[in-house]
Amino acid sequence: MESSVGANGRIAKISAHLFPPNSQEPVDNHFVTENSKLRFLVLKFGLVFAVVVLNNDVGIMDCVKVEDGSALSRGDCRAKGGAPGFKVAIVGAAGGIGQPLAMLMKMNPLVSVLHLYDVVNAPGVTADISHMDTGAVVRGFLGQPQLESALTGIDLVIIPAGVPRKPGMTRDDLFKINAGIVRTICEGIAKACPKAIVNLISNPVNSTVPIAAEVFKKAGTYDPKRLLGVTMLDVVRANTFVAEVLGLDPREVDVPVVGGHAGVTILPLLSQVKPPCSFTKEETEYLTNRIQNGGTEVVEAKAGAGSATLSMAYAAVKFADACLRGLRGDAGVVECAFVASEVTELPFFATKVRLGRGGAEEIYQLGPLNEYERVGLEKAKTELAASIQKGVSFIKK
Ligand SMILES: NC(=O)C1=CN([C@@H]2O[C@H](COP(=O)(O)OP(=O)(O)OC[C@H]3O[C@@H](n4cnc5c(N)ncnc54)[C@H](O)[C@@H]3O)[C@@H](O)[C@H]2O)C=CC1
Ligand SMILES: O=C([O-])CC(=O)C(=O)O
Repeated sequence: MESSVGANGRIAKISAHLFPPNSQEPVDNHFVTENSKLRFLVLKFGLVFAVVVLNNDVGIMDCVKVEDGSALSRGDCRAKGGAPGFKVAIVGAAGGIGQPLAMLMKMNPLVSVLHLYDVVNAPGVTADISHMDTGAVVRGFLGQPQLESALTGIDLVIIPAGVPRKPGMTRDDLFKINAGIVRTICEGIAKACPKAIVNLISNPVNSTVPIAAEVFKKAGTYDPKRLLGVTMLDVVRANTFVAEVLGLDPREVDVPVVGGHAGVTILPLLSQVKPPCSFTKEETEYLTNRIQNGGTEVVEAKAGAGSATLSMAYAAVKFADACLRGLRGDAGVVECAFVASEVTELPFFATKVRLGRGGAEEIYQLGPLNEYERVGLEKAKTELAASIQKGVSFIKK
C-alpha cells in the first residue's frame, strides 16, 4: 500500500501495515473493519494520527506493527513508559454501559491493551477513547467478522452486549434476544481466548451465565472458575442504601448480596453488614425491597431510554479491577459474583468469592442467616432454579 507521506521512512512502513492483506491480525491503534470505504477513512485518520504522534514522540503509537512483525519501537504493545498490564476486551463497547466502561478501563493502570468490539459504532468510540493520555493502547473492532480478532490474546473479557429493559419488562423478557447474542460471543471466546476470565453483564444474568457455561462445555473449554456473572451493581446499591440509613460513608459499608441478579433472587444479607449494625423490621423490608428493585427504579426513571448504565459501568470497573488484581496475584481480593457453586443445591449461585490467578478460586459459604433471610433464600432459589434451567435448555435443546 503506497503512502503519500512515504518520504518519512517510519510512516511509510506503518502505512504498509495498517491493513495487512488477508490478515486476521488487528493493527494496533487502528480500527479494523471489512468496509472498504471506512477502511480508507480510517487509514487516513490513522496516518494523520501517526504523523502527529510520531512527531510529538508520544507513546500511544508505540505498538504499530512493522514489516518484520516486531513492534515499531519502544513500548511493545503498550504506551511508552507504561507498566506491564493485562489485555482486556469489552464486547458491546459502543453501548450505554460499554462507553463509560471503556473510558474507565482506559484509565485503569492494570490495563495495557484495550480492545473495543461492537456490532455498531465502535470506530467512533475507539477514536474517542484512544485520545486519552493514559497507558492502555486501544484498538477497535466492528462486526461479527472481527470478533475473533478482538478476542485473541485477551486476559479478561467484559460483556455488556445486548438489549436493555424498558418500563414494564422483566430481565427475563430480554432472554429472547440476549441469549443468542451471548451464545455467539461465547463461541468466539471459546475459539480465540479460552483461558480468559469472563465478566458477563448481559441480562438476564441468571440465565446468560448458564448459557455461557454450556457453550464452553460444548467447546471443551469450560473452566467454572473463569466464568463470572457480574452482580456487583447489587452490592454497590446495597452499600449506598444501607449507608444512607445508617448515616455512614458508603465506602465504609460492606453488604454481601447473594443469590442471583433479578428481583427476589437478589438477596442482601443485612445481618452480615460491616461495620456490624442492626436494623428494625421496617428498615430491613425497606432496604431489601429497594436493593431488589434498584434496577427497576432506574428503568422507570429513564422512562424508555434504557436501564442503569453509569452506575453499572462503575460497578463493572470495580469488579474487573478486582479480577485483574486477582490475576496479578494479589492476596485477599474478595467480591460477590454469580458463579458455578456448591453452596446451595443449585448449580449457580452468587456469593462472595476470592479472586486469584485462576479466577474465582474460592467460593465462600453463606454464613449464618436470620429468619427473614432464610425465607428470602427459599424464594430466591425457586426463581433461580427456573432461570438457570432456561439457560441450560437454550443450548442443550
Ligand atoms: N449485570 C448487571 O448488573 C446489569 C446488566 N445490564 C444489562 O447489560 C446489557 C447492556 O445494557 P446497555 O449497555 O444499557 O444496552 P445498550 O443497548 O445501550 O448497549 C448494548 C450494546 O450491545 C451491542 N451489541 C448488540 N449485539 C451485540 C453482539 N452480538 N456483539 C457485540 N455487541 C452487541 C449493541 O450494539 C450496543 O452497543 C443489557 O442486557 C442490560 O440489561 C444492565 C445493567 C446492569
Ligand atoms: O434492571 C435492569 O434491567 C438492568 C440491571 O440489571 C440493573 O440495573 O440491575
